[in-house]
Amino acid sequence: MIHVGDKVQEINGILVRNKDPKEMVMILSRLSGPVTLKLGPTEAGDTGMQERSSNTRVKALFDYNPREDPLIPCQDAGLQFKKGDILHIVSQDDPLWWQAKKEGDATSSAGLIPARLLQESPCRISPRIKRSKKVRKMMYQAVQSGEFDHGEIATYEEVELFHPRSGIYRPLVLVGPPHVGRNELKRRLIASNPGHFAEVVPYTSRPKRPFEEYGREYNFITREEMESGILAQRFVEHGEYRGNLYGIRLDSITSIIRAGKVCILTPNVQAIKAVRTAELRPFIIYIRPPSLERLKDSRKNQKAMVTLEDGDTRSFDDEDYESMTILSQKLEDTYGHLFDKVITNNHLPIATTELVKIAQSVETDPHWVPISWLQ
Ligand SMILES: Nc1ncnc2c1ncn2[C@@H]1O[C@H](COP(=O)(O)OP(=O)(O)OP(=O)(O)O)[C@@H](O)[C@H]1O
Repeated sequence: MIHVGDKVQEINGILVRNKDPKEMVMILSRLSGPVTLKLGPTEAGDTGMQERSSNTRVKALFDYNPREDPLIPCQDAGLQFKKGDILHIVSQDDPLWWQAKKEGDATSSAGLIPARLLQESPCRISPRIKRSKKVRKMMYQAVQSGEFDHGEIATYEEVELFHPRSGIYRPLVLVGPPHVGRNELKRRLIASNPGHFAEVVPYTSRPKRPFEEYGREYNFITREEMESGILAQRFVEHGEYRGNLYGIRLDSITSIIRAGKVCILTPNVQAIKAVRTAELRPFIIYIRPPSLERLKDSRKNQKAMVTLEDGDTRSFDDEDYESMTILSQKLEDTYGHLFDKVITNNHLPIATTELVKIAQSVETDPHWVPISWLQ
């Protein structure tokens, strides 16, 4: 927060506001030990700070602890944050170190955070590159000449507050490891207000079974129709199981939105990128399994069943619980920055209440969304 033109007001508590710089140097030269300077902006009336601050807000897509960052020029001046935190960027004057505050935390003072370019630099990506002064100098030069490829590395996402409008509802997307309970929670949410929430009917090339109805369990179409739809990118998600294709079509989602209902989706986590668009503006909720012990107990008590792709069911086994736990950690590491909320699905009624509350809040409260969705 120091800027060219700021004036020294105090040195170790001694008022020096209107003193000649030479006198200040004299005072400084007489001091030993730590020196604390109190600075103020040049303009009277303290408006300088306001004028300098920017309105940029970003969502952090990684965890950052200045105490573990050997590159930061001053660890005490760093701002610690977690993946998903919204940061108010106060200054981007320095190409490598931005100044930011935590959004919504009035007590948080501005601190240094690595700028996007620094975070995407080879020093960060490859820990083997020695973090020497020479490397830092090279980085500065590369940053200034724009040499870094900063395409795919998750650093910060610029966000803006989205104010919901009545009648146009954001789809709720429940993701998580297979069998964690996304469909169970979806069913319970829809049952809480059946006229308001709706689910999409998937498409399949599998032949209809006698007890099934067209457009109820699935929309049954031919394999050729499905393949041409996939090629034309009409599906946000598709996959093959036992020789049959299954998938969710984009127009199934948009028609629910146009009908003024809240669309609830439970796609594979890999489909997040296909649904996280300005057109759909989804709200993504990650369903996390509880601890391995609680997972086993709760599912055994409930006599839980694994549902297979084609609708058949089977019992859970120990491998299901273990792979769910391991996969959940991997999914959070890979996609965690895209989740708007996380629900731990331990006790079903509690998880359902939490989901109902989140659904209400998405309809009524402003939430941060990528700025590109609002432009
Ligand atoms: N919190 C819970 N406690 C006990 N049982 C649960 C809980 N949540 C879900 N279940 C049960 O676990 C089983 C699997 O749940 P569900 O089919 O909803 O999972 P899913 O995430 O939709 O899985 P899939 O990847 O197969 O679509 C169901 O029998 C469901 O009733």
